[in-house]
Amino acid sequence: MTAMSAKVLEPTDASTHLKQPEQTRTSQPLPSAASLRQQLPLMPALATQIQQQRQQVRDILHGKDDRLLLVVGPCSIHDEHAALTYAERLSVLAEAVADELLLVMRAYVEKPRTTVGWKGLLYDPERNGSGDMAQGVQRSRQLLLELAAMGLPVATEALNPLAMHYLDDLVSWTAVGARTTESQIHREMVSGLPMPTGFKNGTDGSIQTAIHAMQSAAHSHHHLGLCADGQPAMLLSPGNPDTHLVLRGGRGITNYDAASIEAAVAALHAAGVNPAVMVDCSHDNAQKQHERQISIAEQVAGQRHAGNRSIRGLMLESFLLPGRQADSGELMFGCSLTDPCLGWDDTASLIRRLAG
Ligand SMILES: O=C[C@H](O)[C@H](O)COP(=O)(O)O
Ligand SMILES: C=C(OP(=O)(O)O)C(=O)O
Repeated sequence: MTAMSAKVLEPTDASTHLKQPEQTRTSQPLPSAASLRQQLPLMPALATQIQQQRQQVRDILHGKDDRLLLVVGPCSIHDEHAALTYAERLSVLAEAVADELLLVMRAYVEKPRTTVGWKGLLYDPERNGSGDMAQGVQRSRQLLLELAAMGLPVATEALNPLAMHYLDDLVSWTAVGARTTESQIHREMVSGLPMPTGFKNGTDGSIQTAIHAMQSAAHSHHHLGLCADGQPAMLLSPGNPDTHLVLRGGRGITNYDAASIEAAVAALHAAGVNPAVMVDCSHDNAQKQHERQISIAEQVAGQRHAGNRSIRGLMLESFLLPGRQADSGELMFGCSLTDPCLGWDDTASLIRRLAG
């Protein structure tokens, strides 16, 4: 031990440290998943619809349905009215292109942050730092129910396993994000989720991280969790056979070009997991320039037409208005507060071209 590090352990320094006022964590009980589901129930007809939509997603991912899966919608939801307005437009378009594309709406109520920032409707619905999560889980579930009632399959990011207890009956496809793909807790969660799930490559661009996640999530796991009534429980998951890779770029390097996708597909084959790939046209692939999503989507669709049928899906970040806005003053209706999005007109014409 050096003289300098020994000094840190001297009693006077330690007692000084102990004199600092201690910060205590506070807690506020939330409704259990069971009670929220009772308050906002999923009716049997909608449950059947969601099961059918999940099956359509599975069929695409396993090559039994030749359509392209398109996960499209806002980076984050901050205003239910804007989300529902977007959904009305998307559901009309979804019907028009249904022979070629299966549209699933991004309705992300949880946002992973690189450091700190607004974490989404579920965590802070009023965006004032109050973190009113009782309201957040209620509004999130209400919104996903309304979207399902419009006939749209819904996508979200499964960020906090506890949050998924409130929502997972309403979701047709989910993502584990680049910041959490390596987490054992998320892999355990996915092994028990009832819907197909995409694992993003890591923020460093590593696809191996996502492949390991697929292998882990395919297995059954004993893990810590909660019963629907909120009681801590040992859960036993069945394993999820419906996972796939999402290529989103990493560390400023893109991975949607033909060589990157071929390398990813070869790695999936080598690992013995489903060689289905979705390309996220946003995030590090678009390098925060939302318009780039258009040419990326067109280029990847071109690779598919040229014969790469392992490309089964695309993801677009899109809202009513293009770009993003700061969360201050009067907000523009339908403009992202997080990552920049394509506007509706560009989104609709891109989707029609992809279907053409
Ligand atoms: O998808 C949205 C963002 O890319 C992700 O939440 C990280 O955002 P941040 O880097 O602004 O925190
Ligand atoms: C946060 C997201 O993506 P990623 O995990 O790829 O950064 C997202 O899709 O909203």
